[in-house]
Order: sequence, then C-alpha cells, then structure tokens
Amino acid sequence: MSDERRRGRQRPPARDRSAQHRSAQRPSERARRTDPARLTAYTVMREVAQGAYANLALPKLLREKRIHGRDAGFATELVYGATRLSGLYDTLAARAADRPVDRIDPRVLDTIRLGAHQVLSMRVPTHAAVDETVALARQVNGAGAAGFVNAVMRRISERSLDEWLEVVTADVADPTEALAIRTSHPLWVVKALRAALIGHGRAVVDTAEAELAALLASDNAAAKVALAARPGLASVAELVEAGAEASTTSPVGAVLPEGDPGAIPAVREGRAAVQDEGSQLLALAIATAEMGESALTGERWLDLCAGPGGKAGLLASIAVQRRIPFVANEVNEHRAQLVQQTLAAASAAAREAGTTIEVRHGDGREIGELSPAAYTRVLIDAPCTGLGALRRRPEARWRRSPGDVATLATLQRELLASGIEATRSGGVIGYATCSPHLNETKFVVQDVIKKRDDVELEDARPLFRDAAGAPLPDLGDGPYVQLWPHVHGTDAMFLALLRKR
Ligand SMILES: C[S@@+](CC[C@H](N)C(=O)[O-])C[C@H]1O[C@@H](n2cnc3c(N)ncnc32)[C@H](O)[C@@H]1O
Repeated sequence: MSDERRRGRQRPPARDRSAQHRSAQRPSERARRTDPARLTAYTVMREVAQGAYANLALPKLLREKRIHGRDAGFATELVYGATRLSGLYDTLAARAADRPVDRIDPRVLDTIRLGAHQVLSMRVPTHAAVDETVALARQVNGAGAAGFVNAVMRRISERSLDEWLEVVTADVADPTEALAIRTSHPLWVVKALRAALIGHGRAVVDTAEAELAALLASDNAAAKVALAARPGLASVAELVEAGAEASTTSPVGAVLPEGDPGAIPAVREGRAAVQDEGSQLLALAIATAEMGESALTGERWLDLCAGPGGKAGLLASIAVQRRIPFVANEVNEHRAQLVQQTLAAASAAAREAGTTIEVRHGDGREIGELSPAAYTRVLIDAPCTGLGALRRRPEARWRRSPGDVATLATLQRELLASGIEATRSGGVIGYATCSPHLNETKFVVQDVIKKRDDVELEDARPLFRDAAGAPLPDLGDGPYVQLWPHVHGTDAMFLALLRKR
C-alpha cells in the first residue's frame, strides 16, 4: 500500500493552490464546478461502471477534452487508483456514511471513491481534496448529494490510510482476508494468486504471505509504459531517440518515462507498439524455440488468438524478416480489425519481401480440423481471466468471478488441442496466458497432453533472455515459465512450450 501511495503522488491541478482560500469560505460560496481533470476522471469512472475499460475510455476522453501533461497524469492516477482501490474505499465510505455501500447511489459513490483516493493515497492537500470533491458532487450528483459527500469526505479525512486499515481489519482474524481488504483485492483472487505462487514454485508455504503481499502491492502500482520495436520495422535506438529508455528486460523493448506513446512516429506508424515486456519476451521465445528437422522447411506460422495483435505484431515482423508466411486468427470481428490495423506496417513489408501476412476472422477451435499439420510455429495466447495484468486493467479484479475460470478453462483446452492439431511434426506450440491461475495454466496443459502421445513438453526457460542476452532469472521450476510483476516488472505471463512429435 505504501508503494501505491509513493507512486501515486501526482501533483494536483494548479487550481488546488487556491483551495486554502476557498476552504475558509462557506460551502454555499464555494466553487460550483470542479476542474476538467477531475470531471474527466469522474466521467470515465461512470463509463467503467457501464462496462467500459478504463485503459481505453480514459485516453479517448483525455484526447477529446484536450487534457495533456500534468493534468492528464493526475486524471489517470485518479481513475486507476480509485478503481483499483474501490473495494477498500467502499468499505470506508460505508463506515463514514454509516450505511451499507449498496444504499449509496453508485454515481455518488464514484465521486466519493475519487475523493478518498486524493485524501488517502495522493499528495492532494486534504482541504483541497474535500472541496474539489464536494464541487464535483454538486456539479454531477446535485446539491443534495453534495451535502452528503461533504459529510462523508470529512469523516474519511479524519484518519490516514494506515489508521483506516487498522480500523477495518481490527476484527478480521483470517490473515488472507485481512490482506485482501488491505490491498483491495477480492478474496478469491488473493487465494488464487497465493495458490499460483506456490504452484509455480515461486513460494513455499512459509514464504507465501510475504510473496503474496509483494505481488498484491505491485497490482496496485502504476505500470510503466513499455514499447516494443518490431524487428525490421523499427529499432530500440529509434525509440530512445524519441525519448524512451532502452529496456533492460527485453531485447526489443524500451520504457517511456512520460508523455504520450502515440506521439512517437514509430508507434503511430505501427512499426513499434505499446506492449508489456513480458509479452515481448514471450513472443520472442516462440520465434526462437528450436524445431525438429521435419519442420525446418516450408515454414508457416500461426497466432491462433491474435486480437488485438500485440504478440502478432512482433511475430509477424520476425516472420517477414525470415520470409515466412504468417497467419493471425481472431474470433471477434472488431478485434480482427484491430489486428489488421496493427499489422499494416508488417503487411506492407511482407509484400515488399514477397511473403504474406493473413488476418483470418474465425474460431480458433476449428483450425486444427480445417488445417491439420499446416503450421510450424503456433502461438495460443488464450483468452483468460487476466489476473496477471491487474495493474494495467484497474477494473478487471472487480469484474471477474471464480465462475469465469471454469468457463475459460474449457475454451482454453479446446484451443490448445486445436493448436496442436494445426502443428506439423517437429513444430513448436506455445500456450500462453496473462494469468498465473493454476486452472488456466499448468492444469490446462497437463490435462490436454495426458490424453495425447503426439506432443512433448519442452523447457521454455532457456528461451527467456534479457536485453543483454543473459538468462532471465527466477522463472520457476520449469518446464513452464511464469513471470511475475513483483519479480520481473512484467505482467504475470505464463508460457508452456510444446513440440509436436
Ligand atoms: C489474451 S487475448 C490475445 C492477446 C494477443 N495475443 C495480443 O498479444 O495482443 C485472447 C484473444 O482470443 C480471442 N478469442 C476468444 N475465443 C477465441 C476463439 N474461440 N478463437 C479465436 N480467438 C478467440 C479473444 O477475442 C481475444 O482477442
């Protein structure tokens, strides 16, 4: 939690400097409107409540409202922080309002979440945070609600975050439940992540609590903006020239300390892309895995679940360099279009090189039967709960449920089986998720391969090399690779590497 607070210390918009003066005024005389950054944050919170994704809705609205620089950073921290920590802030709101949270209007609750985040986890002076939250409430929730928000905010601001955490966990005997409250994660997610840390060999029972606390803290910290230079289309040097810093984790990566990645020409032109460094390493691992002799000629690569096209972008550009035809498949039409767009630069390079990139719109479960043994490298980046990318998707932890794991596990098995069918003898298959949940990772792979004798599990760990070419440490017991945000600074990506006999 202290990590969250340290990283969340965005400077507030300039108008907060006049808040000291305003706090001496009577509430009826105070500002009736808040600033555009807070209003934008509120609007995005409401969109997220209707099903939008914060990481898509926020940049769009910031662009529309022409909010840039420090104010954009402030709005981003507000939305991400208030959304991630909404479970905790709702508990505090209920205490402060002396009523169950489901008896607080959801629109008013969003205003309180934003206010609580400013007071408890950001550097905004308390009086400014309370005044601005009341001004926002008056503007978007109405005058009656503003009085309620004022009372709730004043009670919340009577204690520091640490003091509140003591209060709300005082009667909680179970340490895992207390950790879930403190770090604002659903209990089932905390339990699943604890099991994953042990099951992937990252922790033993004695070290699990400390590892878990570090992992959950990293879920609440702002993730850096990572960029990938697509081989043959852009270089890390070009990204560095544009203001990024070369990644130490990924050979094709760079990290953007500040600014809009869309302003970098290579990103705008699809020659580079925003992409987690773990995803970059994973795509590079698939491209470099050793194949059996029978797969070395007439190569053809497949990304079975490609949308929106991040890993396909890296794989396709490498395939073009090697003059290998590449197929990206996606079941969702809109996402298939996104793949088409992100592969536009690689597709142009493919035409020039006399090779092909095809974007296919269809169900990956059918490809094994439609095109048996047609591909030499196959990536199955399966749809999953995304429990490994919670820091980038602030609302995800509240949207997912344990039932999703069971539904997805069936689809994951079917996609993996189809991918194996589509692979030629000697070819390699990568099964990946951005979740470390055991039921989506190891158990899927073990279950599928125990019913087959045409595939063997390979050690994926030697394929993970950092920017200097050194083996990436702490990848688990193998043969799988499991990355962790608190260890590698990447999303918690999982990879199983298989070879077709
Ligand atoms: C984890 S995402 C893939 C991310 C992608 N590889 C990237 O790096 O950008 C999983 C994708 O699988 C797609 N999907 C879900 N069911 C599918 C199916 N039956 N066949 C093919 N794709 C499917 C989803 O729409 C989603 O775009």
